Amino acid sequence: MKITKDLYTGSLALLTDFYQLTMAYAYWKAGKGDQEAVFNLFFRKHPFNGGFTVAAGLEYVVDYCRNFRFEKQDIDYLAGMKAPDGSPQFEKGFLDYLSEMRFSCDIEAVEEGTIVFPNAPMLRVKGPLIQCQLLETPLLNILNFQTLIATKAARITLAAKGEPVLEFGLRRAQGIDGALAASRAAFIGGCTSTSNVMAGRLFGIPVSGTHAHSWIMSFETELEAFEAYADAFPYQSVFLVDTYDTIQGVKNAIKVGEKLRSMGKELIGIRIDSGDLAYFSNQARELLDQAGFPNAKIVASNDLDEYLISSLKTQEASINVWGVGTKLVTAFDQPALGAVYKLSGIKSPEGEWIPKIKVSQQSLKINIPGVHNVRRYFSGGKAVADMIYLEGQEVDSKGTVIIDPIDATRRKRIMPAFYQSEELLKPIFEKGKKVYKCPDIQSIRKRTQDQLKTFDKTHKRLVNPHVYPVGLEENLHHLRMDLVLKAKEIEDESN
Ligand SMILES: Nc1ncnc2c1ncn2[C@@H]1O[C@H](COP(=O)(O)OP(=O)(O)OP(=O)(O)O)[C@@H](O)[C@H]1O
Ligand SMILES: O=P(O)(O)OC[C@H]1O[C@H](OP(=O)(O)OP(=O)(O)O)[C@H](O)[C@@H]1O
Ligand SMILES: O=C(O)c1cccnc1
Ligand SMILES: [Mg+2]
Repeated sequence: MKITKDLYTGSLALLTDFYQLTMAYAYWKAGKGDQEAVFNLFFRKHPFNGGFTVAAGLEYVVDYCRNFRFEKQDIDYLAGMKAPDGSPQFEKGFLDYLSEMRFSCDIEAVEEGTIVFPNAPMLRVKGPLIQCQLLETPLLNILNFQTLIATKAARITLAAKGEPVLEFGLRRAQGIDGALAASRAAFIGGCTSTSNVMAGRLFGIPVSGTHAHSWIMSFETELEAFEAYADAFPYQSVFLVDTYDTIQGVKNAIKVGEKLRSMGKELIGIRIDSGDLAYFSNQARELLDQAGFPNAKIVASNDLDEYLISSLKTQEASINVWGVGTKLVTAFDQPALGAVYKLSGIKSPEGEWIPKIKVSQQSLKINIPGVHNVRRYFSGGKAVADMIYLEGQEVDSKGTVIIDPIDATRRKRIMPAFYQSEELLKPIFEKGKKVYKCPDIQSIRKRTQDQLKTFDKTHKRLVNPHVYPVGLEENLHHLRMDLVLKAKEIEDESN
């Protein structure tokens, strides 16, 4: 197989779990394949013990759904699958159904760069049961990862307090596709640029970088190496100063900086990649300032994450630019978001939505039934609460109460007259037709920044953040409780 050619071209319809296909087949056999269903995609806990999550990956979802069809090579593969008795796994009629299937669902979703919270749907799929079911795995695959990395990047860039964060992760990312998706999500979360040139070309992310120790080591002396680099890049000279002796490295950078200045050019900065970054950055700052280079930037890298960046800030390190790789693109301290995709309603033959509930031993895992949306309320430009409500349910001027989906004693009164509001789920596809224009990546990144500003800083702190209120609108809460009690009664009767 030619990885670069075969893996990313052609249909991605088989990028799903086998059980989605077996269920699809069984739905088809049971004559339920085209029955309408509604599924919601949501997560139950913020990643990194944080207080917020940044949604990312929708553009991939849009692309996936637009191209969601079974091509001849997919059907041929499925036709060759055998059941344990040697007979074909799937009947020809089902394979014909798949090859004629055209994406026809409604999709509503939060836009990329939206700040999202546990239990509230990030995306909703309404459509034929078979299509909804087959989409579960790819949608989770896409949104879980990009949302996780965008959130990590937002945490890291918040810790850097507005200073540039350069994403350096490609070499240690989770494979080729993981690296590309991570670079995209990291930029959405707030990184300034990527070192991944292919991500630059594919997504329009700014590309930047310095140079490695190998460059220095290939010369007789460090000074020669800096001079040769300045010669090649007179306007972009950032010298890595720690190959031999960091202090001497800074002095050599200053020498070349003076030479550049005599030619009317400026030293852009230095990079430190080892040792005590607080100590060496402060020493370097002093030397650079004394030598007349107060504007030369100090870039730091080496196993950085949001905690180390915060610590270096507290230590008053003189670092202006942060290079972050491994811990960002691998989401080092939490490798998966854990979003799920759950059925919450099915349409009866009479065209009525029947809300569905899965009763779990853990109340945390009881889903939210029905066809619902999320409304964010604002007061004075600040987000105050998110309300999950049944679509079509009006909230009149008397207001309503929102009730925490896990702990019903936690409630908040909503008085719409005093608040502004926004519906978070936006139409993306209607009956399979795209009705949403994906913004360019710069606008998505800006959206993240703007959205973060609407949340109080107590929700954004890295450790033990204050919990933002998200609740079920009263009527939805009661519907859910009734369904749970009914399901339990049935369970008790049958025991
Ligand atoms: N002032 C500081 N406070 C807290 N952590 C720091 C500070 N300076 C550096 N670190 C971190 O300490 C670790 C030091 O890494 P390590 O022990 O591998 O040494 P190194 O300096 O990278 O060595 P090498 O010369 O082999 O590259 C890194 O994770 C780095 O980010
Ligand atoms: O530490 P990270 O957050 O992953 O950031 C990327 C790291 O990758 C490079 O080191 P590497 O050891 O690969 O090569 P170099 O130091 O020789 O450039 C770079 O110097 C950083 O230390
Ligand atoms: O450009 C850099 O300095 C860079 C790129 C990738 C990894 N580490 C550093
Ligand atoms: Mg290193």
